[in-house]
Amino acid sequence: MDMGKYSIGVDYGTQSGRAVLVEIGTGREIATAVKPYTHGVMDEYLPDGVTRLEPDWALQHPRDYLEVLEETIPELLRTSGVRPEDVIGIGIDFTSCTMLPIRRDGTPLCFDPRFERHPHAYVKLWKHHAAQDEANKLNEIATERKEPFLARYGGKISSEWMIPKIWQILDEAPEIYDAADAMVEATDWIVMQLTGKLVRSSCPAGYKSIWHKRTGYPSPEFFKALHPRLERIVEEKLWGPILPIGSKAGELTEAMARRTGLVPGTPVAVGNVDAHVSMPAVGITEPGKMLMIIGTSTCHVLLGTEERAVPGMCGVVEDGIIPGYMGYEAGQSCVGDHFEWWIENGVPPAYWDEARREGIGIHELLTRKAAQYRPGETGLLALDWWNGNRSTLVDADLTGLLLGATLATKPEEIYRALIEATAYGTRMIVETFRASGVPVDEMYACGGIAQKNELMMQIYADVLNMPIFIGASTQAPALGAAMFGAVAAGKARGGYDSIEEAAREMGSVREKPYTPNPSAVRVYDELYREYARLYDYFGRGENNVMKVLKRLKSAAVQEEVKTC
Ligand SMILES: Nc1ncnc2c1ncn2[C@@H]1O[C@H](COP(=O)(O)OP(=O)(O)O)[C@@H](O)[C@H]1O
Ligand SMILES: O=C(CO)[C@H](O)[C@H](O)COP(=O)(O)O
Repeated sequence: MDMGKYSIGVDYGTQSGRAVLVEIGTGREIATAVKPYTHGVMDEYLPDGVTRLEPDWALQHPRDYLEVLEETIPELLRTSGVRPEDVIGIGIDFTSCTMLPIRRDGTPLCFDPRFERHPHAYVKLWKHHAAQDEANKLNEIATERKEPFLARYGGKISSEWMIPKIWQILDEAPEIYDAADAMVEATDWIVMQLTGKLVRSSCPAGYKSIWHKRTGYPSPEFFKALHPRLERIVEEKLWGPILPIGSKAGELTEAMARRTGLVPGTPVAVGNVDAHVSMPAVGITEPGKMLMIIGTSTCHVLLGTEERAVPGMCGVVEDGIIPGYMGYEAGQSCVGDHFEWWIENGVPPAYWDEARREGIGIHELLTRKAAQYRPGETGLLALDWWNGNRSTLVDADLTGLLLGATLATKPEEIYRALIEATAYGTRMIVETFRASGVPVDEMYACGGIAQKNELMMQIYADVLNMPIFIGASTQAPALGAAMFGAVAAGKARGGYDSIEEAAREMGSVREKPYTPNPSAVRVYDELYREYARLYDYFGRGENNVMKVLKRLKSAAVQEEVKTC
């Protein structure tokens, strides 16, 4: 191995972009840079501050993504002192399905002054849930037509994904649909900015756009049954070559080299998705090992040898994670967001003052207080659906529930109950995979929270009754992206010829896992049974009260938007 060569990975999360410069051969992270998005997540107003967004919208500004490249990459080079010519490859990963309408040359429609006040011209972030009506109709039609693809997506297509999002644009803003020459995943858009050409990645195409390696997209007849104007959606809006992950998308253009400080011609990997790209970063390249990528939300990824239908999974895609295997994905739509909601809306000023006095963050304070309780001691049980349910019910209209609160309930008890709820949600996913014949033998975790919150990881070990291994890197997705950058460069340039080779040398986990505590396991078993009962009652029942509440809320907000 030629030492002294490096690769850069850029991980586009929900709130910020994070870049790492990694040493090939060891995976050592030489430098890290973070750029919070200037516009953050736009869920109430457009950047003009007056154009109001309806409930369940979540947009982003594509200019923020370019700022990430322009600020973090020069910072990596500056702080590390690494010479640009020693950076042999770049890889990108993104949250997904995060998508945008663009012109043929890649210009986002929201850059056009005619559309800058048009919400549908912006990036729809993965957690934009306002296409639920379209997702519901799509699922009904696909079920009626017995579309074979449904089984690969756990029986339902999520409102978070590409086709419902495109259909929402067509339904609500046909002028934007018409003006768009293409609809692209943000990961493919950034790669297009770097290389100057549109190459779609097989990973988001497979998981989020209903594309299959052997059979391609669903038929024009299916799309026509959704809406006559969608019949030619593939040729009109989803065109472009689809390349497998692990291949090279192209090379850095002169213009982007100037903006980043790198060398023109540096190989750029086909774009990836934040969850999937993390697997090799913790060294997993074989079946049976489920990885949780815990952040704003949680994604669960797992390799298998056969294509099995798992109810409510996000998807199974051949070669979707590691070439040669079936890659399974499931997820929870809010995890970190769940805790953040509570911190921002429920934690009283005295707690914030205490955290300041102690010189620690509010998460740390609540975690420290919550750790004083035994399993079951709070008397609380929650459903983790504050941002809908992604797996196994696949329903963005479901909402949160907290049971057992009294006048004596403290903020840290609720914080603990929310953590426990996310652990039960994960157990539901694990049990569903097992019941469907997909083995889950070992559990791994990575992402910011897995690194920071020991109480949470211990609760997960106790609820799942399995050891939890933690990825060694604090930036697993960015490390994974950098590894794919090294594979795009290839052995001849000092990189690797396969992601397995890269994973062997550059991926790793911490030495000590969190191990289950038998007395906690017993209590959590009982609590989980109650969670599962609530899950069925509120998640699967007819005339669901959560749906009634949602309908009344939407009607009231729409009335208000109209009168604004
Ligand atoms: N110590 C902590 N314990 C639990 N959650 C935390 C902690 N610190 C931050 N969070 C939550 O983590 C989320 C951010 O996760 P992170 O992995 O940094 O980002 P992203 O989702 O953008 O990849 C936020 O929702 C925040 O509320
Ligand atoms: O669905 C996804 C991957 O398939 C999203 O990218 C993910 O849920 C959002 O990631 P994060 O919570 O880390 O911002």
